[in-house]
Amino acid sequence: MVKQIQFFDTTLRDGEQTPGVNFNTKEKVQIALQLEKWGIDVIEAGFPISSQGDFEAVQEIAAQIKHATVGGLARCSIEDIDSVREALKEANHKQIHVFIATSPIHRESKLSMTKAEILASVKKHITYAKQYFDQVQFSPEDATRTEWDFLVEVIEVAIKCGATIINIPDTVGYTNPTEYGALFAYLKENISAFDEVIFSSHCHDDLGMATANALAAIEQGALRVEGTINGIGERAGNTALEEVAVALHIRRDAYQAENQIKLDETKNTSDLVSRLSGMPIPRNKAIIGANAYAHESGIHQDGVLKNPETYEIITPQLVGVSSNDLPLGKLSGRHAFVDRMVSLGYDMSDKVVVKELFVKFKELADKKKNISTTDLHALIAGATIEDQAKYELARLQVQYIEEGLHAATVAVRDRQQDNRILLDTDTGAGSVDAIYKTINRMLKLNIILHEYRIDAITQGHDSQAQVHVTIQLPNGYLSYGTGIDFDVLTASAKAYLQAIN
Ligand SMILES: CC(=O)SCCNC(=O)CCNC(=O)[C@H](O)C(C)(C)COP(=O)(O)OP(=O)(O)OC[C@H]1O[C@@H](n2cnc3c(N)ncnc32)[C@H](O)[C@@H]1OP(=O)(O)O
Ligand SMILES: CC(C)C(=O)C(=O)O
Ligand SMILES: [Mg+2]
Repeated sequence: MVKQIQFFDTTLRDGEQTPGVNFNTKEKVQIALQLEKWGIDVIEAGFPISSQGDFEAVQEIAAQIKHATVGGLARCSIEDIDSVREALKEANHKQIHVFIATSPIHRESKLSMTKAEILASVKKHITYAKQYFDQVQFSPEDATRTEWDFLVEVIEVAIKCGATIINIPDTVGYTNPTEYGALFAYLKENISAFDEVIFSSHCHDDLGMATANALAAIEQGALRVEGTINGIGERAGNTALEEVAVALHIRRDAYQAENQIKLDETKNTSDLVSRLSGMPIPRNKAIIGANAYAHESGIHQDGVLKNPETYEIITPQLVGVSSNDLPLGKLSGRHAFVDRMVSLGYDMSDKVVVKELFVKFKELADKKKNISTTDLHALIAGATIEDQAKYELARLQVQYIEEGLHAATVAVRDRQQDNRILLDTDTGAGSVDAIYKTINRMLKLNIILHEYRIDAITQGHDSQAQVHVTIQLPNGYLSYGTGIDFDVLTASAKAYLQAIN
């Protein structure tokens, strides 16, 4: 049977517990409105007792959100519950979330309470909350480190006093999918009212299992999943809700679970939270990382060009990413290279040209991390320049002598003389001057340099340089040359030789 899963977002409460993250009210409202657009069922807007600012943010969200349920967190404390009541006054749909820790370590070290005192506190505070809220959520904090029989006892008291939603927090990210699934199965087996309330999962990512644990809970009867956008939250963060939403969609064969999330708003939602939280998304993050729909290796690119499903289980458009990406790098293959060059408007029908260009591309990719479109244009420009060359630079060495004096040794291949190597050396006032004087001497030319200009044609520390020169030949004609290389001096020599050619 297909079940309906509710999505509960706590980006504004547990997400804001991320060290260094602090949303103001305007930002919280902006996120809440986007969450509503994403199709969220419940927004935990904050912990109103924690500060006046949080109280006001919850109040504002309650006033602005129309369809989703808005919730606030409260300890087992009358003041906390009253604060949530007050903050949620204007909400169309509301719920309160009351929690208390139940594990031995929290009972003894943090709360200094016995089991009996915990049970009495749950009874008192859930009963009180129920007077004001139809929807009362109860969380036994640190449930996964709590004795299972005591957990059943606490939950039964909460349900008896009016709790309608029981959340099972893996507060410290301690459990694993097998164990968390087994815990839900145990609760189903041992709590007679299990099907009369909604059980919910709330996981943390300390051991990197938050999403897997949430999915295990859904398999074992959880009808609500709690988490945050981009998985932000206390310590290693919470279950990333976008991961659960997409996993439920892509593996609906396995989970048989529906939900209201509008997946094509996922990227927008994630981008907004990343921007306002100041938490950049790692490139390899599942679902929304920049590399999630990028393929750089040749065999994968070839497969994706033939049929994207060879290497993509999620279409980028599903989550609101415009397209996949086939970035070119040193591991790319000929198919992707040709595909990109054709998309840039180059004729790649000549197999010999493609072969030569691809060799040059690999040489370039070995030196550069990212090959940009400009690099590819430069590759074609470089190849065109070299094709027309009579004189081709074979080797270049420049040495600093003293007080600005440089010595250059230049080897030039004469392509019209059986590739004979011409070799010469000279000095100049600066490295470029030394190179140009050496070439003049070698080719017995009297050339005047009119203009010399350098442009960085690609970006980053490994950018290529493009040197333009204008020279005046002995017959008075002006000639222009362009040279492209990672090394400015090599580009300078190439430009000069091209002008001579
Ligand atoms: C697992 C979670 O994510 S729980 C939510 C955690 N989030 C936050 O703590 C963020 C907001 N918190 C705050 O602003 C503050 O901690 C406040 C306003 C809630 C409380 O501040 P203070 O009164 O200064 O107390 P402080 O934070 O130092 O200590 C917490 C107190 O609450 C008690 N407490 C903790 N959880 C609960 C609970 N669920 N029910 C009742 N009391 C609780 C502690 O035992 C401690 O009580 P004590 O003062 O008698 O020792
Ligand atoms: C307040 C509770 C649900 C919580 O965030 C946790 O236990 O992680
Ligand atoms: Mg939490």
